[in-house]
Amino acid sequence: MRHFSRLFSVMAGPRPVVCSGPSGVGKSTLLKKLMKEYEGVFGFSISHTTRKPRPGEQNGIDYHYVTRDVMQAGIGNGDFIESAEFSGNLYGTSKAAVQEVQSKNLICLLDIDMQGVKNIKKTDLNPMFISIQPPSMEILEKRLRGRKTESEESLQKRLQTAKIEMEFSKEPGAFDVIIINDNLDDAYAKLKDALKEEIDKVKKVSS
Ligand SMILES: Nc1nc2c(ncn2[C@@H]2O[C@H](COP(=O)(O)OP(=O)(O)O)[C@@H](O)[C@H]2O)c(=O)[nH]1
Ligand SMILES: Nc1ncnc2c1ncn2[C@@H]1O[C@H](COP(=O)(O)OP(=O)(O)O)[C@@H](O)[C@H]1O
Repeated sequence: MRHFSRLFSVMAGPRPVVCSGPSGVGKSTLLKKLMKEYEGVFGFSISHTTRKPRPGEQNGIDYHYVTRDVMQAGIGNGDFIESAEFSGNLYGTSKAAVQEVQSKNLICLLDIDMQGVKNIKKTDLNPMFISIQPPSMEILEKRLRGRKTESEESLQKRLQTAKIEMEFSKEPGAFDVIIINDNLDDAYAKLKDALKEEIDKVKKVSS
């Protein structure tokens, strides 16, 4: 059975890519750049969350914004591949979110936290795991403050979690690739390099 489901996930399309790293490190910035440059190659797995949308974020594009009741019912129904509580809110990847991307033969990009990484490893999704890390805690804090999206309480919570996430990324085998997002252009070049083979494969199939 396991063999068949792995075969199915291979047949379902190109290998997905999980991007993880502390809040404020620049995951969204890097992934948005990638999707803009490679339209028709990547598709974003739109997670569900109980957190409120930030100014500029759109329902159904950045996240599916739902209540805790709705999210818990979905989890209970088995609609999610993984879900986790992060900084006081629920987040989760629905099966439908990944299927939507894979059905178009796109490389599915997942932006998930450390708990999500651990749980996805228990599934047969078999993605490439990329960790995005900040040059230092000081710079991470500066970026999070600069984004102006968090209250002081939320910011402190995220920084606490960041320390744990940064320790996890050092565990051998936790990630396939670790990219330090110091200079944005350099980090982006490294990300593209890590994904080059997969990008070429998708381009070949669609050309
Ligand atoms: N496990 C899991 N984590 C998620 C999911 N979607 C987003 N996250 C993570 O939740 C954390 C908070 O995300 P968000 O509230 O958008 O804040 P940001 O990371 O500061 O932009 C980040 O670490 C995301 O990677 C998901 O579906 N599952
Ligand atoms: N290499 C970088 N240098 C300076 N600022 C950056 C860099 N990468 C991202 N940022 C900024 O840091 C903030 C956090 O980035 P964001 O993409 O929202 O992080 P995440 O999605 O990991 O929480 C944003 O204001 C973004 O513009």
